[in-house]
Amino acid sequence: MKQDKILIIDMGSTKNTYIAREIRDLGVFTEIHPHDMTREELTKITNIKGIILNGGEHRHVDGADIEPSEALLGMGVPVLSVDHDGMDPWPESVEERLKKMKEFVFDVCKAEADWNMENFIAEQVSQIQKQVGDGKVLLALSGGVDSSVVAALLIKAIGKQLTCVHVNHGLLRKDEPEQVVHVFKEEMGANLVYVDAVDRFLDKLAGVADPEQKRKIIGEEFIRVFEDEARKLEDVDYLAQGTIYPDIIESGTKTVKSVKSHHNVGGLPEDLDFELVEPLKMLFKDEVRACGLALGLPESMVYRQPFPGPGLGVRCIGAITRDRLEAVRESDAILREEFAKAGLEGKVWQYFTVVPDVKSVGVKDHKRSFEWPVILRAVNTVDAMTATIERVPYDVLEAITHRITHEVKGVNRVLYDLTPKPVGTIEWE
Ligand SMILES: Nc1ncnc2c1ncn2[C@@H]1O[C@H](COP(=O)(O)OP(=O)(O)OP(=O)(O)O)[C@@H](O)[C@H]1O
Repeated sequence: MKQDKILIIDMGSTKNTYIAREIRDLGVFTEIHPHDMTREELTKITNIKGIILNGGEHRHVDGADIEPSEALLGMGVPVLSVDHDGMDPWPESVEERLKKMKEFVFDVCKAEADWNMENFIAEQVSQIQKQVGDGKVLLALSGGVDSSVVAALLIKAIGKQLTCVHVNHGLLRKDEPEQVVHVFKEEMGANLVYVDAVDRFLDKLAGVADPEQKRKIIGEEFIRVFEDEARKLEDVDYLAQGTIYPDIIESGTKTVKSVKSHHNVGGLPEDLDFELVEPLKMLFKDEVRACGLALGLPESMVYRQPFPGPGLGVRCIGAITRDRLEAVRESDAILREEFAKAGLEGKVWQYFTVVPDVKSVGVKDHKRSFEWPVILRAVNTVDAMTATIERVPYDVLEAITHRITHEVKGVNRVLYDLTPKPVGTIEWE
């Protein structure tokens, strides 16, 4: 399919992704590239309809003045030069900016508004089929947004040629492994290998209190489990990954070329040398979600809040024990249920519970109790660099406290963490 494109050339701006998003919202596909693109790189991109030179103040990158490459200027397509604070200032008001952009994209470049999810999915299905042929593809499916959308897309494209491996390491949220099995195996008919690795992980983690060490063990053990499963399957040539556009671009520097240093399932031994299939690598996160919905994934999966790689393991502070981990999982489920009831789901960016390894005295069933506290955390952020605290209504906090202290084993106290980032980080470990 012919897909018209506008190239955004990073001339030291911090607003590359911003402009890219705005143009994609007009229905025209955009890609962000560095200022020194070569002729060879340009010939690989088809249907370039126009170029936006997106400059920052004085067009500096890493302390040096920069100019767009001759290859870019010699393309013979319309060029729009914008500076956010400099010579050709970009209009401050959204309406003016959109008007200017629309004129350039549609009147000057004559680009067609053919960027939508339906076309994207059709295009990717055909590209995946072309890349893979009748080969076999392996995917580590966490149940998170990115790998779930990759799975759905690959199932549509190649069906049973895809094998998904879902690892239950015991650190997932309540009902998550069941949802993955239900959606992908039962509803979508996928080839899904469900690995119960709970004992393997929790045994390795027993007695380990240092947060860095915990993360390391979880990461390494995941690779080993995945490797074991990969070796059991025969003739797998391809590894699918949920790489998305923000993983690839780094706005504001000349390094837009650099691909993220870690492969999602990096650390696999060299003899397991797969060719990568990365169908989402040109999508922004909200486009990934739209793609997931268009492919029929449930909203609860597509809009799920961010969840750390090491899962609940970093919310069970210090050395993980099975009973305290259950207290994290059960209290987290209650918090999510009550937030959904109060209309806070989808409004608050991230919310979860933490159970530290301390106990305090309480009274339960007319008897002295000596049990853990559950700490609630609910934060909002735009970029995860800073975060503010959600002002959760008191009656919601009280309802959550009542349920957690009555329903979760081993807990006699509930606290609300009021610390913004900075000074605190979002997660506790
Ligand atoms: N429990 C798991 N089972 C199978 N694969 C997993 C599991 N946890 C992580 N992965 C794989 O590792 C990748 C990176 O995990 P990470 O936790 O960093 O999530 P992510 O980059 O947000 O992606 P996703 O949205 O798919 O979870 C996932 O995309 C998935 O392929």
